[in-house]
Amino acid sequence: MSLIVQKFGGTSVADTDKIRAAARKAVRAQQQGHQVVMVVSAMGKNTDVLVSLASEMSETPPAREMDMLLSTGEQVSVALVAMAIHGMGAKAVSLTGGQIGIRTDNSFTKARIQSISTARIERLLDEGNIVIAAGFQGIDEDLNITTLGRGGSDTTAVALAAVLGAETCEIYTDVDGVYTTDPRVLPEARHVGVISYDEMLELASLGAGVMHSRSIEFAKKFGVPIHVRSSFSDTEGTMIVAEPESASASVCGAALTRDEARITVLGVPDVPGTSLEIFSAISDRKIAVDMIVQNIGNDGRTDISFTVQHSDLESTLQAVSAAATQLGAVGITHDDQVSKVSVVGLGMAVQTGVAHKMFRALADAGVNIQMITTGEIKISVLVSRDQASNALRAVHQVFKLMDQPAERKSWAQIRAERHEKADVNTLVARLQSDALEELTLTGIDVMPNQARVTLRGVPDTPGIAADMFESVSEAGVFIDMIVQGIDGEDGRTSVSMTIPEKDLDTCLEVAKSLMKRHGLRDVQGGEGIAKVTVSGIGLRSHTNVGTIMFRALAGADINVQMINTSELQVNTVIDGKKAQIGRERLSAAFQEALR
Ligand SMILES: Nc1ncnc2c1ncn2[C@@H]1O[C@H](COP(=O)(O)OP(=O)(O)O)[C@@H](O)[C@H]1O
Ligand SMILES: N[C@@H](CC(=O)OP(=O)(O)O)C(=O)O
Repeated sequence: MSLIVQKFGGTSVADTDKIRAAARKAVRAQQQGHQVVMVVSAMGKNTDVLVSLASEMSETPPAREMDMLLSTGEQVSVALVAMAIHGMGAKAVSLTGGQIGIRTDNSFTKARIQSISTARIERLLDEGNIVIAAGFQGIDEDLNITTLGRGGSDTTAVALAAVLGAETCEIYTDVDGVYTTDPRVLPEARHVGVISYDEMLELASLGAGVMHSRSIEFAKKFGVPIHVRSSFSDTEGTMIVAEPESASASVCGAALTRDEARITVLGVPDVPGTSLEIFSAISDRKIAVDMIVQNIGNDGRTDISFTVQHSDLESTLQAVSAAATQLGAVGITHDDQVSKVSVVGLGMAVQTGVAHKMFRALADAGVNIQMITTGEIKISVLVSRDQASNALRAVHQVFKLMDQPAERKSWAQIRAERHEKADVNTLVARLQSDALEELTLTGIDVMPNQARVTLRGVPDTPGIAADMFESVSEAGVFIDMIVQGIDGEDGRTSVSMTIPEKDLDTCLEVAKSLMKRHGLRDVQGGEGIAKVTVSGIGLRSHTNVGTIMFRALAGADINVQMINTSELQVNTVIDGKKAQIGRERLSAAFQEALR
């Protein structure tokens, strides 16, 4: 008999009528011959209510007590759902995370799942029950209640689907699927039929709140098909699977993280180990850092900028100020009025011109770009918060995300094509050997013969980034990594890009003409560098990945010249002569960390 997991978010169980509707969906699925596990979130905005109750009691509530409190929201809804199902004449049993045996680590409020025991659920299912699991919670080794972080019920659902070998994990929510961007922010957003794990992982981690990014890590690792669909209708939603909807589209979606904060540590010594000092202090607090930009400085000093979620700003500033003092940094600045706008698409890994198209659209909309970082399948820009919605609209429009891509496949076509290839044995073996939410590495690679070009003292006005990247692309140079960040010296910015070494002279010539045109301070080029890439699943959400990398490289006296991070890859640019030793040190460091 096939098993399905159905997850109902807070909006889908917001009142007793909605709870009955959710219960009906589960009963109907059971009547159709499935075994059904439901995962349910707290009713409506109940978790927010609990959070504000806690803040009335204390400015800094202990994390353990926070989890004790927040887990109660889900306990209310699972009991009510079970009562509703009983009322419909079917059998149901509700279980808390602890009763199911969802073991987590002890990082209260941000716990990670370590193991799930399936015996009790399987027995209850075999006895004809619908099992209703409380989302977003577990227990640690000492039986303390833990929670997985806001939005974590998706992760509970996909994790249960993985360990139970479910046919599909259905995510019932208040939208009828995944859109090209949040339809509440941009009504012209398009409903997509299919999206790949990698694209959804990046979008979710960059602000698409429809899915919890860690749930997609699980789904990708264990090949769980996710069906995101409406609680209020029976229409087909969106399938999140290994394959993309369109093989030819460069961008599949755009995301906005409205509440970001930028921190810049000014004038730190430009020697190996500096980044380690700063980022290990942050990762100790389990804070995810994004958009790391290190500018090449003067007099052996450099400025390091990065972004964190606004809610992590205070804690990050505390962590960073101790590290900055230790390093003898000149100072720390921050801006809490910024937002991050990103575009994501598997196609951009092989197509050129995506970056300058985005920058041109932003310039035409009068949006100033404060920082830029790129990953293999994403480009993010930091903009002032009051320009965030305009920026999102401009990029959505320029990539024509509201229109169907010319070539696209439906889930039915993809499923038919992949049917013969499905290898059940591989999947089962993987389930047995892979740790649940542990970091998974898939490779460490070196790309030699790269060059870096840095343009310094770039005026912080709209349009210059677009002009730069258009000019370099027009000269036929393929740009790989791009970073732009705040320049500590005078509020101007620095832009660095990596290119193939053979194109360095051409790129420098273009850069010099840009220098004249825009009154830049100077242009620097360096050859003989290499990009070292660590690939895997969960690289950004495991906040210690950067620390492991920086420690390994600093230990070999290797200076990190540029870095970018994503859910799928961490790339560092280092001296090419040290690439091999860097690679070896990284392999050893990660082997140690993964043991
Ligand atoms: N790309 C996107 N596609 C669909 N919805 C999105 C997207 N990005 C953000 N959202 C938002 O996610 C919301 C659903 O998530 P959430 O409110 O957490 O639901 P639930 O309570 O069911 O977990 C939608 O109402 C929508 O506004
Ligand atoms: N109730 C928790 C967990 C959750 O995932 O909720 P929802 O499914 O409504 O996003 C929260 O609000 O964070």
